Parts: sequence; structure tokens; C-alpha cells
Amino acid sequence: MTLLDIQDLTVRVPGAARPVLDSVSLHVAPGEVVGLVGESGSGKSTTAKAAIGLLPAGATATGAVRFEDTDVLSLTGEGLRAHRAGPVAMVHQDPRAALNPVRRIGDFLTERGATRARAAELLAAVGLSSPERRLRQRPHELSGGMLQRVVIAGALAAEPRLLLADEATSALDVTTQAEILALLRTLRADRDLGLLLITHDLHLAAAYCDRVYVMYAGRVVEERSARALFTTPAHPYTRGLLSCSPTLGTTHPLHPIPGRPPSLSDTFTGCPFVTRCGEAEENCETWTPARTQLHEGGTVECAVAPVVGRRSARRNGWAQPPSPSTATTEASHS
Ligand SMILES: Nc1ncnc2c1ncn2[C@@H]1O[C@H](COP(=O)(O)OP(=O)(O)OP(=O)(O)O)[C@@H](O)[C@H]1O
Repeated sequence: MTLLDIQDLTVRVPGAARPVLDSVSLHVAPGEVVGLVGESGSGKSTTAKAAIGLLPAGATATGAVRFEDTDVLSLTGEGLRAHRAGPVAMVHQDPRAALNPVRRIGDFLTERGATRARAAELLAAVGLSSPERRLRQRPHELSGGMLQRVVIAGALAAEPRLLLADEATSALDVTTQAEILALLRTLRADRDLGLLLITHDLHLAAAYCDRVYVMYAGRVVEERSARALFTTPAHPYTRGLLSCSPTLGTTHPLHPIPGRPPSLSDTFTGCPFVTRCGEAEENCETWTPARTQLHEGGTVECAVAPVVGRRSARRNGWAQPPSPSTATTEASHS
């Protein structure tokens, strides 16, 4: 069963030379923790917001966003409000932005439909001690980590089935970050909650998620189980992300990916990553890579990456094949 099912979602905004999202497909099942990873501007937040029917101003969308039996993109008015207030909840980076500084924590939770007793239960469920006392406190009396727990309690008030966490731990110190991520994992296990974890940190996603989608320039360039992504990353961009982010206990030098991600005014005829890729070949500038199914599950969108799981390092191929003399074409075309 799938909770959230996004199929070939393409989103365009006025004035942009290329789509913000380009044929994005993504799914989340109940009780699954799914990571969405990529540099700034790759389209992670736009993808997550599409799940609550929130598109950029003036945007046009093609493709489908389904939540259980609901066609999210066709929702309007009361139906859209009910969708956002009910089965899907979103938690952002800065908990202070979500909380009114002069209102008590109890007010924040009761405004979300919880009774006083239920509000105390929710605070206990997110690991806050002395919940009755917390209900009477104001945001400035709590630390950033405690406030993020309050915001998560507020998100749980409507018993959501999917939680979208958009850089929800990025502003916290590492210890608190680990505690909040552990809390989210506990909540998904206890409540069969689907969790979409948006982060720029691939190591963090690999540690906490079941599956991970890697986004670049509005496209999903790799989708794998977290373990496979971490041990045998297929896309040169994924490998670049792994080698430029530090991990505890390793001393190897970091290798930043050269250049910058493309802006919405940049267009490409071939692979969007070609100008930053150390493995690019001539055809990569001209031909769109095919989205290839990997044998052990998942997909990669790179023509020159070896197909993971095969004995021989054969190529994935192109959506539109270049001349037969220069590449092998055996991919399942997207
Ligand atoms: N309302 C909007 N109008 C125009 N462009 C937008 C709008 N919202 C997002 N964009 C553009 O779409 C692209 C993707 O943005 P998005 O916020 O989804 O990326 P992201 O991967 O979440 O980045 P970040 O990690 O910085 O939040 C960016 O180039 C951004 O500037």
C-alpha cells in the first residue's frame, strides 16, 4: 500500500527557463522513512509541498500527486484545507517561526484541535518531561530542541498518516538532532506513520531512512535503499555528495563537487550534471540519460555509470541513443 504517490510531476513557474520539477516520481508507504536529498535549489521542498497541494505562485503542474485515494492536485477550498489539516503534516527547520512568542505552548496545541489532556499526552509522546508545566510555558522558556518537539507534537495533533520533515533538524546541534531523528523513527514505528525526511545531508539520510531519493536540478537522479546508496552509490552526483560531507571517525580529505548547481535560468540539452561531473563523456552534453531500473531495486539516471549489481560494468544508456559506435543502449527508457 502507498500513502503518497507522485508520478511524473513537472512543475513550471513563470519566467523560468526550465521546470522547477522535471518528471519527479516518488512514493512513501505507511511506516516508511524516505529521504529526499540534494543541494539547495534541487527541488526538495517543492516536491514535499506538492504533497500538501502547495505549488509556487503562478505555477503550472502536470503529472499526478495522490495521497491514498485523494487526487491532491485537484483539491481546492475546503477539501484542500482539510487535507492540509488532517492526514499530512509538515514540520520546518525553525520551530520558533511556527510558534507565537507571546502564546503559551498549551495554546499552540489546543489551537490544533487537541484538548488540554490530549495536549499533555502529545508532549509526553514527543519526550518532553513535566508536560503539564510545559503547557503553561512560553516559547522563550524552552530550548530549540524542546521547541521542535512541541512543533512535532502539534503536527501529531490531527493524527497524520504522513509527516513531511523539511530540514527539521538542520538548525539543531548534533546531539539534539540525533534525539529528534530518533523520536521521528519511534513515532513512525508506533503510529505506522510515513515520513519524508528532507535534508541536504546524505550521510544523515543514509543513517535514518529506509530509502533515499537524490535530486539534482529538479530531477530524481538516483533512488535506492539507504544501505545500497551508501555502499554502492551509482550516480556520480551521489558519490560527490558522499565524498564532500564529513562523517564521524573518518579522516579522509573532503572533495567538494566543483561548480554550482544550475539555476532556473540554466537550460541543458543533455545531462544536467555534465558540467560538474568528473566521469562525463562527450555524449553526456547532448543526450538525455535514461532512467534505468537497477537489478537490486531502485533507479539511476546516468548513462555512463556502471549498472550496479551486474558482473560486467556495462552502461545504462540514453533516453535518446547517440550513435551506435559510441555507446551501448540497453536501458529501459523513462
Ligand atoms: N515560488 C517560487 N517561485 C519561483 N521559483 C521558485 C519558487 N519556489 C521555489 N522556486 C525555485 O525552485 C527551485 C527549487 O526550490 P526548492 O525550494 O524546492 O529547492 P530545495 O532543494 O528545497 O532547496 P533548499 O534546500 O534551499 O530549500 C529553486 O531554484 C527555487 O529558487
